[in-house]
Amino acid sequence: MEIRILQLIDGAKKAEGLTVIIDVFRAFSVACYTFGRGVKRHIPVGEVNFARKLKEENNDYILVGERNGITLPGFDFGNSPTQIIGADLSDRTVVHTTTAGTQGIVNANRAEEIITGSFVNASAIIRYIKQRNPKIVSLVCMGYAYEDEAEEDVLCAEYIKSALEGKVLDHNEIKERLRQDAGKRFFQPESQGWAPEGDFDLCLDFNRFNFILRAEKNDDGLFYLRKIDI
Ligand SMILES: O=C(O)[C@H](CS(=O)(=O)O)OP(=O)(O)O
Repeated sequence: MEIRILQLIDGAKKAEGLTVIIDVFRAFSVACYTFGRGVKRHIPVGEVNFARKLKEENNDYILVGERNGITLPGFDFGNSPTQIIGADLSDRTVVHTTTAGTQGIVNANRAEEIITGSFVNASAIIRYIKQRNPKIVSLVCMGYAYEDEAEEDVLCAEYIKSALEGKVLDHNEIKERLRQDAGKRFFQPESQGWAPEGDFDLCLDFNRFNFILRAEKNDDGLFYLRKIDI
């Protein structure tokens, strides 16, 4: 098995084989939490206007998303697990658009198969990759604002790669490292409305979920995330 670590949108476009689009803070942690809250369908989209159009056509859809971290006007929820964990999403359809994470899914055109990547379901991802045993695994780190590499996504890629190679990295070490650096933004008073402190712990609740999320393109041209218990 050849394991490649790629970066940002360019990396998503180059990804081949079984492709894991990683966004720890916060898109694909949030996606797992929506399934934890009973969502029926989760549609990741690139464009904000397109998300709004889907809502116009389907009044019962729930809009989740942000740009540059900040909740979009008119959206039901921000890209925040703290907000999602208190929501009842039973049998609802969520449309999710984010600055970095969801862009990776819609740009991974060369991937054989796309799954999402985060620490909250990392063990399930590792088990799934082992089961599938593909020739190529692409681990794509979507980064900060999809312009700069993000420490949390790189650590998640290294965590998955190391585990596939037989070595489990220490959860507490990763968490403390992120608390001192990339995760500091969740502890700033001015960002509590859209990136609250609770998001840090919820995004770093290792292996809380025993499923992977597979992005499958439907006949209508949209991607849907399908939950597969592993
Ligand atoms: O909502 C987030 O935390 C980020 C904002 S940004 O990309 O870092 O500007 O979005 P995401 O797409 O989840 O990385």
